[in-house]
Amino acid sequence: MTTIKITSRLLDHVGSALCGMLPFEQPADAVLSRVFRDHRELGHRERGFVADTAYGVLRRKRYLEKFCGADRATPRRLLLVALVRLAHLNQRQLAEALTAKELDWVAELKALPEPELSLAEAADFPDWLTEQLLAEGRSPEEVLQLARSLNQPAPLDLRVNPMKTTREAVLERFQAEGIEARACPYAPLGLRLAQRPALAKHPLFLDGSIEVQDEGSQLLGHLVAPKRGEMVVDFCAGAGGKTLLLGALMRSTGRLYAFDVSDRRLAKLKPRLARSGLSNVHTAAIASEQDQRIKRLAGKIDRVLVDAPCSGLGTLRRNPDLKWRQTPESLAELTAKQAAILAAASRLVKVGGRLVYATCSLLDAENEAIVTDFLASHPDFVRKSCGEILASQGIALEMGESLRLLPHQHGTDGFYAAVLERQA
Ligand SMILES: C[S@@+](CC[C@H](N)C(=O)[O-])C[C@H]1O[C@@H](n2cnc3c(N)ncnc32)[C@H](O)[C@@H]1O
Repeated sequence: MTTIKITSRLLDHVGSALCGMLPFEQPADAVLSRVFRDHRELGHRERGFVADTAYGVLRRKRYLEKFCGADRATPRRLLLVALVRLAHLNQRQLAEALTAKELDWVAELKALPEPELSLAEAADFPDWLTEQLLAEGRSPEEVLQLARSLNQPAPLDLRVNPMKTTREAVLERFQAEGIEARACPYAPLGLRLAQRPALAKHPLFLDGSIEVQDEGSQLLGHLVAPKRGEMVVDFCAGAGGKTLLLGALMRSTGRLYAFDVSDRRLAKLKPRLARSGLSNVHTAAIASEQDQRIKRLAGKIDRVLVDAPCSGLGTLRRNPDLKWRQTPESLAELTAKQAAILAAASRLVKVGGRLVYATCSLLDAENEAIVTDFLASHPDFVRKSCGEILASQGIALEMGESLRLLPHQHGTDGFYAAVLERQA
């Protein structure tokens, strides 16, 4: 955590963020946006502290609960434990922010030994998720390694828009402005920043030269690898992170359909498209994967990306609340949806065309199992090697048939992708 002066007002803001987040009824980032909207007086560093501290509690909730006592894990108590046991703040640093009684508890907390933890508690995962990962063949050590990497904050990755500028030009400009950045190790258009500067009003952001996008997400676009003049479908386009990359790789030629069932998400793509300089994108809200519009395009599309709705467990560095919001029931619903969307999207692909199935999940149930089942019932599709497709674009990433990105190995969010080609 930061060296910012801890005041009671600042802790109250973290407390109200946690009160909104901990029932897990709404996404944590939506709660945080509301707190910031209601308190426009908060500066960039203060916002950073509130966000980091509240997310820190979500990341390590099970560990922190161990210090609170049964049924006494209130947002305020979890926060205090986090300040003492995770941020290692002492009574003097907290003196102005806490009551006398709380300061006494701080002294007690400091003195407590490390608690005994089960595997799920040490991983700070719910029990069902730990069991699922073990059942899918991961060892307890792997589960812990995965958990540790997912329980860290993510760096800020950007993607340069090749329609507007080059990575070198952006790096040079950032250097001149004192923004520390370097090229991402794999993604040819990616930049990784050392800090989290406020970029929303930066001229390069406003003129569409840069977008925020995790390096892993960028690599999925390079698996689709659309060419100039092609017909391409981004089946689950959402707010269009990948649409923008695909459109740029097509140099704004051909036709790129951005479908989604969520009007609200597609609406977020509109201003991004306006900034991007792309004119080949056609957005359409579809009623479901069986929409009539999709049927009309059957067999006509060169490349289809299915960036499927998923548990999002690969993005826990950015969305730590997801591990507490998902359940075995929501997983079962998602896998049924994923299979249905992949089957429907596959009908669009023309002979010789490419279908990319991707998720930001770490669970085999949402990844390999979906692809294996699909291939069993669609003998006209064959797998293509992700490693080879990336290598052919000069992206040196040791990968086999499927793409499996993991934070502790690749420094990206967790992603999975399989590339399928229609043979007949
Ligand atoms: C992983 S997100 C997509 C993120 C997006 N591709 C990006 O890069 O920003 C999955 C999307 O699938 C959409 N979705 C859910 N069910 C769908 C369906 N039946 N057909 C198409 N899209 C669907 C969700 O609304 C959500 O926006």
